[in-house]
Amino acid sequence: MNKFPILEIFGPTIQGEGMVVGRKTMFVRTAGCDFSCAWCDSAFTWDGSAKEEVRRMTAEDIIAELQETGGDKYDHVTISGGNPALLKNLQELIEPLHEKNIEVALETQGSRWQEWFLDIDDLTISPKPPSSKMTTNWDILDDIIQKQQTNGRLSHTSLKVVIFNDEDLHYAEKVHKRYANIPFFLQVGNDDLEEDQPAELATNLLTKYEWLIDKVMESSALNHVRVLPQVHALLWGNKRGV
Ligand SMILES: C[S@@+](CC[C@H](N)C(=O)[O-])C[C@H]1O[C@@H](n2cnc3c(N)ncnc32)[C@H](O)[C@@H]1O
Ligand SMILES: Nc1nc2[nH]cc(C(=O)O)c2c(=O)[nH]1
Ligand code: SF4
Ligand SMILES: [Mg+2]
Repeated sequence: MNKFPILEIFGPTIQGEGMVVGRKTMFVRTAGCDFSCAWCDSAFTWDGSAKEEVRRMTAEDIIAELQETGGDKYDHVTISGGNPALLKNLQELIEPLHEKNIEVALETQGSRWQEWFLDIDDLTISPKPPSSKMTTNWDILDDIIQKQQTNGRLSHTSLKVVIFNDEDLHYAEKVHKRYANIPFFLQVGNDDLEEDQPAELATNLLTKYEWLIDKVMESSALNHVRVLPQVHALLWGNKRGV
């Protein structure tokens, strides 16, 4: 059995972002990322600060811990990271979850594709705008979308771009135009990752949400879109494991 590097297993909570926002779900967070976004809210998955917390777990270990933590109070698991798409063989986790009638979602940035993407019920691809300081490999992104389409998986796929500024909005317009048939989400960027008072953060994020809504309302290139905050950040701030 393969072992996967795992940093967190938590829930049930709500999916705070994107295509299934509000959905009751468990989270499995993998360690390691091929990116290093300037504003990553989960930098502990790749910057070494939590490396002693990483556990190497088989799919069986992960499912046992989901069971211990969530009992029978969930039927949806979200795999995030880090970049879980770095891991080959995640079908070893997805298949037994499906056998238990548990749906599986994935959060990834669109820098890698794996065959097991075709088994994901809610696939969120989140290409990174200029403020992240990362560059988008359009050939790889095209290929991922193409594979999802060819295999009839577009109804299980969405795009989500985090927005911090006007340049990011321009990038979002470009992404939406390129993949016009994929459900498209714009997400408020959290630039206040050190704030430990949830109420302070919420006030700040709501101001940014209103700014983002105003901008999107003005853009004729962003009509068939949804604009969302990170609901979990509004409620619980920058806390881990929620
Ligand atoms: C931590 S990432 C992990 C999955 C994958 N590496 C990715 O980026 O899609 C999960 C989601 O959080 C978003 N995110 C990360 N930092 C953020 C921030 N400061 N504000 C808003 N969203 C953020 C990412 O864009 C991504 O959509
Ligand atoms: N509640 C909650 N919703 C989330 N949606 C995406 C998350 C992530 O870190 O990938 C996340 C998270 O960490 N918590
Ligand atoms: S791709 Fe995701 S996990 Fe990796 S650095 Fe960027 S936001 Fe963080
Ligand atoms: Mg998060």
